[in-house]
Amino acid sequence: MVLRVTDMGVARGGVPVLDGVSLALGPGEALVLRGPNGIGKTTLLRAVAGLQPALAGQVEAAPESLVYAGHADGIKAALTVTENLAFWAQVFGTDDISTALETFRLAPLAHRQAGALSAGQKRRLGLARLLVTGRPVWLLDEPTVSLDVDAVAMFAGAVRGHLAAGGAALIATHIDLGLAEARVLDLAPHRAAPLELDDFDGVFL
Ligand SMILES: Nc1ncnc2c1ncn2[C@@H]1O[C@H](COP(=O)(O)OP(=O)(O)OP(=O)(O)O)[C@@H](O)[C@H]1O
Repeated sequence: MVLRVTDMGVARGGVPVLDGVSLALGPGEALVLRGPNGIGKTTLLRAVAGLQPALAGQVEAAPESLVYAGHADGIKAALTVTENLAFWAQVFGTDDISTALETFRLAPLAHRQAGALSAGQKRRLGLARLLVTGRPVWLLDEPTVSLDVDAVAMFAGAVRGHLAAGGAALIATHIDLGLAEARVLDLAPHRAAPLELDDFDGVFL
C-alpha cells in the first residue's frame, strides 16, 4: 500500500462534513472521489495531504510520498514557465523538468511569464509540477478545471503514465477522465450527521 486512510472524519469551519472514510491505494492504482458540490472532497484531500487537521482517523503513507495539487497551483506569476518548474525541481530535490514540459506541451510557452498564461495553460503548468516533484502519490482536487478536451486527454495520459510507473492517484473530479482503471469512491454515504442543536451552539462558542 502506498496510501491508507482509516476511518477519517473531517470538518470545515468547525462543522463536521464527512466521517468514517476509509480507502487504500496500492502502486499503480487510482481512486476517484465522487459526491455532490460541498460534500467535502476538497476538505478530505487537504486533510489527507496534512494541510489541515482531521477530526478522526489515520493516514498512513511513506514520509514525503504525497503531493497535493489544488485550486491554487502555487505558480509564481513573475517567473517564466521554465523558471517555475526549475524552482519546484529545486524544492523537491529533482532535476528533470523536460518530461513535465513535454507531457503538458508547455515547451512552446517555456519562456512566457506564468502570469501571462491563460487559465488552462496555468492549470497545465500546475499539473506539470506534479511530474517535477517525483512524488509517488498524487492528491488531485478538480485537476481538469479550465482544461479543454485535448488538455483533459493530456492529463489523463499523464496519470496513466504515472500509474504505469508505479505511482498512485486520489482524484476529486466531477468529469469522466476516461481512466477505465480507476476505482470510484462515492462519499455520499459518509456525509457527517447533522449536529444536535446543543452541538450546533457549541460550534459558535
Ligand atoms: N471557508 C469555509 N468555511 C466554512 N465552511 C466552508 C468553507 N469552505 C467550504 N465550506 C463548506 O464546507 C463543506 C465542504 O466543502 P468542500 O470544498 O470540501 O466540498 P467539495 O466536495 O470539494 O465541493 P465542490 O464539489 O463544490 O468542490 C461545504 O459544505 C462548504 O460549504
